[in-house]
Amino acid sequence: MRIALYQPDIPGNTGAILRLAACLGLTVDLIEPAGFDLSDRNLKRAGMDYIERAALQRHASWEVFDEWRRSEARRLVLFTTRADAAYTDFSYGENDVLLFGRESAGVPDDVHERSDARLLIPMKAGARSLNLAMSAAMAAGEAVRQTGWRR
Ligand SMILES: C[S@@+](CC[C@H](N)C(=O)[O-])C[C@H]1O[C@@H](n2cnc3c(N)ncnc32)[C@H](O)[C@@H]1O
Repeated sequence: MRIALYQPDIPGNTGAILRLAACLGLTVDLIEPAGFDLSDRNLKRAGMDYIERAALQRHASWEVFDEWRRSEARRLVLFTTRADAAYTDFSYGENDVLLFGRESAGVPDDVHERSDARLLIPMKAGARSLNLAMSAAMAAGEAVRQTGWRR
């Protein structure tokens, strides 16, 4: 199970997700370009020493990432406010990559279409979206609950 971030903008969110992944035993795929450098102090502040413990794989572009995950036969599960299917109704697998869009714009249409599944974290009517790190925590929590906690 992996968490992929599509061109994230806000270093504090990526730091919090690296900490989450280190605690849950997940790998993070960072799809570049990101809107910050990995040495950013806000990323380090949010991720703390967990950043050194986190398994991080960087991909130079969406195309490079998508080719890699296809070569590994990994299912791509996109979290998006443009989906209808609730994330709690989905059956997760060990090989899945949970993909999250950038804070400012989500993912482009072609990434949306090339994903194997598109899932929504249901919200109250009128709410636009959750914070990226919050949505990653909710999604990873459900996926790990189904596939088993790693201790
Ligand atoms: C701040 S949101 C992006 C908002 C962006 N303006 C948009 O329209 O997609 C950042 C990412 O968090 C995830 N996300 C946030 N709320 C979500 C929800 N309710 N259901 C599924 N994913 C969500 C998605 O991956 C989204 O691309």
